[in-house]
Amino acid sequence: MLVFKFGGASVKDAPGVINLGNVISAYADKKLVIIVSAMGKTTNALEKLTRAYVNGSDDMNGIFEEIKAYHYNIIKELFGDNHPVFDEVANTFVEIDWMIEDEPHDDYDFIYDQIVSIGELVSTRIVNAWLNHQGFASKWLDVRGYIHTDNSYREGVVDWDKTCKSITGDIPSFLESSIVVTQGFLGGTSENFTTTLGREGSDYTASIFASCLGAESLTTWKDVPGILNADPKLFEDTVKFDELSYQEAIEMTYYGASVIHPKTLKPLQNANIPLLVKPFMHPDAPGTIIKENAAYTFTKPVIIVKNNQVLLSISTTDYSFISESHLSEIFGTFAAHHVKVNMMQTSALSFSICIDYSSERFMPLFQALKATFRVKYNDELTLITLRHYTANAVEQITAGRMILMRQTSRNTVQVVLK
Ligand SMILES: Nc1ncnc2c1ncn2[C@@H]1O[C@H](COP(=O)(O)OP(=O)(O)O)[C@@H](O)[C@H]1O
Ligand SMILES: N[C@@H](CC(=O)OP(=O)(O)O)C(=O)O
Repeated sequence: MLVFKFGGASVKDAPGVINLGNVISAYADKKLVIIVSAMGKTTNALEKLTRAYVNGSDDMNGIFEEIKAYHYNIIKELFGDNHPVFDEVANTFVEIDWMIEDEPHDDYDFIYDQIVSIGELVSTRIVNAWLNHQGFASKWLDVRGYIHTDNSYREGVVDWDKTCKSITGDIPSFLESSIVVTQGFLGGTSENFTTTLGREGSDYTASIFASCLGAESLTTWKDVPGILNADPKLFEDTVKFDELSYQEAIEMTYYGASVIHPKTLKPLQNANIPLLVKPFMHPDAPGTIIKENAAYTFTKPVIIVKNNQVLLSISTTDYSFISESHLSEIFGTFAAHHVKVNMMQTSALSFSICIDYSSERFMPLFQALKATFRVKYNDELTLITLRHYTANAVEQITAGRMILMRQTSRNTVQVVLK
């Protein structure tokens, strides 16, 4: 039994969906669970729609119409006119119509999940219909009845016992007669509300399914040849890793290598299930295999770039030392605002923390900290992490830029740059 994950880039248009069908046709003798993300940049568009709805913006209907037209055009290109999937997708979009007719609920994260989740619900309808149209027996599954989470909207915490029980209860029998197609990124609460697992969380969904089902392997089909030493969109002359250990890959994703969601690897490592990262345009290429005891010599440093960073400098109002109780209060405030710390450093009189900028989360966090502390910040910064670094590589990457914070350990250098 294999689990495949197809991300937004792989199904961004009709040729992408056709290619997905071609990729899986080589695995006709296998039992397959296929996890699919929203098409192309739909999640970003749905985020924009959510903001427009909550802010009462005039462009709300225009944004929604564009999202619908994008999907209807793909359906038309795949199936022509009058295929039943058109109604399935239209009925799914109606859930947004109902929501935006009413005044916004006061929990932004709740609204976000109910709207943004529609991206995966419609993409999987289209992919499932295409696979059936191509003669595969394919079953569409609503993942919200299988991935059970608490009600932490936008970062649902998975109840693993309940989730594995649901998955192992139903899926093996479905796989006897069909491929299973379901949504990445989504979960459901015990009150049947929709949650999401955090941006780019479809890799994590695939890992949950693979782990609960004891899959032979999980393959994530990407628009890159495999895992490279750096993002090829930012660096030339990248090298591909043929193999990586779970540990190295976990470190890379922890520091922000966006090619794999950070929560993906641990469940796979625990169950000793290899993760293959392969190019969806060249399905026969070997890609990268992540497994225990992988052999690789790092001839070039691994470079991880995180843009849009904010560096906060926090000090006490009376300029006394930063004590443990101050730190406890600071971390409590970060946790309450669901903001993750990327890098931090203490000195006698101030505490510096580097975080991702988020338009919804930053200002409320800043105001909450300001209630007790003196707080300054610098934004539009870049956090660069080099693993297996050389002095030369650090010099090259920081040349001509101001270093606002730096940390060095035996294997890793991190710098916050302006
Ligand atoms: N070290 C890396 N190796 C390969 N790709 C990387 C790396 N770091 C960042 N990326 C980026 O990750 C992207 C693929 O991940 P992602 O967009 O999440 O895929 P998908 O949404 O299709 O699952 C690539 O297009 C590439 O720009
Ligand atoms: N569609 C969601 C979940 C996801 O994982 O997408 P992708 O696989 O395209 O990164 C997002 O964009 O966050």
